[in-house]
Amino acid sequence: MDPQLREEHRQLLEKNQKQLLSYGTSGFREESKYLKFVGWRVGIFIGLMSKNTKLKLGVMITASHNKIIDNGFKIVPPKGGMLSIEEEQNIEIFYKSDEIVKSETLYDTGIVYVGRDTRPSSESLCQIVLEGIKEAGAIGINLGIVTTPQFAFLVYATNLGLVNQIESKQEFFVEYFCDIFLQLVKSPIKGTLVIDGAEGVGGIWIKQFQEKLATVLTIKRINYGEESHLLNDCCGSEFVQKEKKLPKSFVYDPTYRYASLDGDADRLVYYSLDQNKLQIIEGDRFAVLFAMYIKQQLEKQPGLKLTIGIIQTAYANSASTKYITEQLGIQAKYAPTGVKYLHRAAHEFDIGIYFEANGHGAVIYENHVLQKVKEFELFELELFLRLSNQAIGDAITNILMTEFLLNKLEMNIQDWLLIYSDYPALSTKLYVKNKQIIKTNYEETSLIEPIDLKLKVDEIMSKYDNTYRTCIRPSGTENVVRVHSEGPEVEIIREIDSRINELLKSYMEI
Ligand SMILES: CC(=O)N[C@H]1[C@@H](OP(=O)(O)O)O[C@H](CO)[C@@H](O)[C@@H]1O
Repeated sequence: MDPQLREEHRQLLEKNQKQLLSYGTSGFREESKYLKFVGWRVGIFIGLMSKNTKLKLGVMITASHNKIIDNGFKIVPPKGGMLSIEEEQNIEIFYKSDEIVKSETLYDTGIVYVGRDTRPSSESLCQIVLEGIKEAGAIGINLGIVTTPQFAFLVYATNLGLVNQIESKQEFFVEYFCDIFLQLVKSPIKGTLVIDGAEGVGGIWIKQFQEKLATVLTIKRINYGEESHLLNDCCGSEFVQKEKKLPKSFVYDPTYRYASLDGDADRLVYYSLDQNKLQIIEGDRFAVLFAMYIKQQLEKQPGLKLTIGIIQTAYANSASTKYITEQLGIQAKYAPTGVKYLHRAAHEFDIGIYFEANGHGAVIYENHVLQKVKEFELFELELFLRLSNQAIGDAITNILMTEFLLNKLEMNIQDWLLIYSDYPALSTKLYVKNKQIIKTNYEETSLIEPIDLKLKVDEIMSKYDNTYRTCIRPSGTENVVRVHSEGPEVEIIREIDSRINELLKSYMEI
């Protein structure tokens, strides 16, 4: 199978003038027709990895917020989180190389779980990955249709021994987090939470949370996957956050709170409609809300010394960073786009809170934290921390943490929006053929190459004072260059955005 698939892949790439794929922002991601061979190699690689470590690993098949024709592979290590940089490089080298399956591995067998989203291509790609795993002599176990964070949590939980035979216990994820939520929230939360499921897998799994939490939280589902061919189409968090529009099936009611998930339920935004104005709660505000509460709880026990840090990206609104550092007195750090970078950076703190502006994030903590928090009798904080999916940023568990906090702090969405005021910002994207020529600094806040393009960008920006900023970077998930501009005046930001886009159009191959 390998030589035949490899040749097919080579010809397909050649015909469409594409290069070999790389393990990007969140794994391999491309139009699904390019992914058969990649899936096969990923299966073999992960199969071998599990046979060399005796740990259970995972491959999630999803392209999250991307178009329905795209798909991808996200590798889930034994404890959730991300592969190391070295492992990422190795998997990329393995996919590109002619290396055949090595028969000698440290152990005779290994186990790899495979999960998938609702895309039409996901099922056949799942079969290909399973065949690759078998080729490596490992056991592939199909977990079926699950959200990415649910999948990562199940892999993590089974490696920790919290649950066995996860192939028939996908709902362990629901039970585990509902149980904690019901310990935290004893009486009904006012109002109704409307959850837009992006017509994807999150919308399907939310049903179980809706049923299990019915006594304390009223959930209404919209775009919950009945029209799966419309995945991410005019709905979901990416649509709401990037297009700044309400999702389809939106119905206004002043007593409702609104939340949108993305296609594989790892991102979350909340929003409100106030006098016909859509106001969006992006990732930065979740970080602020969670940090405020954690800090407030820790202050009850001055003897308890734990470090807290917040990790953001160049897309974070500068007003949030200012609030975090100046008002909350918490350290804020920038990492490159992609939760793999944020998740790693968050481990530098005892409690690390990371969020991308698009609503992908988590509160993660080191092993000793729960024990310490218990010793100091901060039982509510302990439950709150346990509510955060430790395997990966999770839209559904982040909803539970948010609902608990808004209720406890007696805050509504307007109160949350009033904590600080965002600077106006604008994000656009330009489809290009050669995004790789763009290089930025590590934090992705400034362009480094091509030098002549950088000089032209600097020239444009020199016309504005330094309260304005723009960042230009190649996407890791789409064939686009992203432009993000921020500053005090909306009109000026639009002007900056259009000038930068014009410049890029004249410079790049479109
Ligand atoms: C600006 C933006 O939202 N970028 C997203 C997007 O990455 P890009 O590399 O920008 O395409 O998809 C990633 C995976 O979901 C997500 O981690 C990231 O935040």
